[in-house]
Formats: sequence, structure tokens, C-alpha cells
Amino acid sequence: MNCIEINQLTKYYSKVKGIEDVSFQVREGEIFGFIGPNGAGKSTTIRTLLGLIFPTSGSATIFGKDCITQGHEIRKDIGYLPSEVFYYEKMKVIDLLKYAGSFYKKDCSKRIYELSEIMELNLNRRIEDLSYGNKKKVGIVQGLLHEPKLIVLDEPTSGLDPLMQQRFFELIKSENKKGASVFFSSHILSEVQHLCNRVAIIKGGHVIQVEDVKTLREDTYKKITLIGESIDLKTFEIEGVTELNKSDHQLDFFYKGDVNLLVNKIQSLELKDILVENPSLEEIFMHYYK
Ligand SMILES: Nc1ncnc2c1ncn2[C@@H]1O[C@H](COP(=O)(O)OP(=O)(O)OP(=O)(O)O)[C@@H](O)[C@H]1O
Repeated sequence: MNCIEINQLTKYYSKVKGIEDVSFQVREGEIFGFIGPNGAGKSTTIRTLLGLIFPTSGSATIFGKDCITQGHEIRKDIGYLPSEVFYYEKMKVIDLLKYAGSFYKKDCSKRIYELSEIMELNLNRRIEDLSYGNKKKVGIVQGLLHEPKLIVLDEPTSGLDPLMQQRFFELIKSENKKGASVFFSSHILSEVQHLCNRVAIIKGGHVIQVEDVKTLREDTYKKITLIGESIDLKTFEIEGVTELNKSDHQLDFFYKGDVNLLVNKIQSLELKDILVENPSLEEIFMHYYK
């Protein structure tokens, strides 16, 4: 079953394109990544999904309910961390979190203390005295305190130091193990690689690929490095080869296609070394971003 379904969703900010014809599904129980460069349309998609802005056309559902007309019914099941968090500056963290918890029909106090301990958040400070990273932690606790069925995170890790990022990932994984589905946007590809089952790649307002993270890494390009004295670059100007580069005695390129063709080309060469690697997600995405 799908927890999120997005169908041909389009949002124009008057004449400025936010997103166009975006369609994909997030399955219940998965951790789904939403990847794209700045301005690609990630926040627009998320805000439309949450009913914070209206689409120009298209539709979206969460747990089978329409995001626009049934938003109030859906919201109790969603935990949302926006990309920028703004709070009442004069409030103490604990008062703010208890106030946030009061909107749900359950006692969230125990969870507030548990989450704050995990994220090392000082509950007695005032919001105005917190650093950007600590405000982000308040957002994380606020997003999770009611143990939502779906967690929506918009660029969640910006501002967190590496140790806290790690804590946060562990926290998300454990919420997922307990049954929560997770949808999060990022332009940091390594975090997607570690955390997600599947990803959608968005560029210029269009989703250009929805794929298993594993497939994305395995079924695409191989990264080849050949080291030897007299390798002719022209030998590898063949179909399936991209990013061909020669420096000193080294030739690097990406290859996608029949490996036998490549082996035929390589076997006549006098090599000192050869390296065949799966490209990093970074390298794969750079390919899609072009
Ligand atoms: N309120 C707005 N008014 C006008 N244009 C907007 C507005 N919000 C977003 N846009 C435009 O819509 C496009 C998509 O922006 P969006 O913020 O959704 O991208 P994003 O992928 O979340 O980027 P980032 O990673 O920088 O947050 C951009 O061209 C942006 O300038």
C-alpha cells in the first residue's frame, strides 16, 4: 500500500514554475529520499503535499486521503520538519514542545524527554538563546513527539554537526523500524545512500527518475581507471563511454553497456593497473543533473 500518492502535481507561483507534472508514490514502511539541487522543487512538492500551498493542477493523497480537502484529518498522522524553523523566541524549549504536543489527543511528555535526551537538547533554554543547529533539534523533537505514522523532513540535517547527524539518522531508522514511513528531501547524497530504500530525483521542477538506491548504484555506470604508459584515448571513444579523461599515464571514464566490448578493447593494452568501481551516488547524480 502507498502512503503518499502524487499525481501530475503542478504548482506555478504566478508565472514562475515551482513543479510541473510531478508523479510518484511512496510505499508504506519505506524510507524514501527526494533529491535535487537548489530550486529543483523539493520544498514546493512537500508544501503542496502538506496542504500549506495549493497546487495549480494535479492531486496528491496521504494514506488515501486528499491532501487539499482532507488535510486536517491527515495532519495528526504526520510529523513535519520544515527546511526553516521559526518559533516564538521568548518561549522556553520545554514550553514550546509541550504546547506543540497539546494539539494531539495523547500525552506526548514522555516522548519529548526521550527525544530531547537522544538529541542532547537543553529543554530549559529560551529559543532566542539557541544556535541554528539547536533550533533544528527543537524542530526534530517537535516533528516526532506525537509518534507520527509518516515523517516528512525537508533538508533535515542542515545545521547539525556530524555526531548529531548520526544520532538523527539512528533515530529515523528506529522510528522506521517501529513502523513509521519516512519521506525526506536532501541534496546531500551520502545521507540518502545510507538511509533510503528508494529515491526520486527532481530537476527543474520535473521528476526525472524514481529508483531503488541499490539499483541506481549497481545497474548504471561502472567507473573505469586504466593505468599504463601508452594508452590511446581514441581507443575508448566508443558507445557507452562518457567522461573520458586522460592525465599522465592514467585514463578515467564511465562505461555503460556490454562489458565484453570493453574487455576486448582493454585486452590488447599493456597496463600497470586497472580499477573497476561502482560510481558514488554523487557521480551518478552529477550525470542526471547535467
Ligand atoms: N513563494 C515563492 N514565490 C515564487 N517562486 C517560488 C516560491 N517558492 C519557490 N519558488 C520557485 O520555485 C522553484 C522551486 O523552488 P523550491 O523551493 O521548491 O526548490 P527546492 O528544491 O526546495 O530548493 P532548495 O533546496 O533551494 O530549498 C524555484 O525556482 C523557486 O525560485
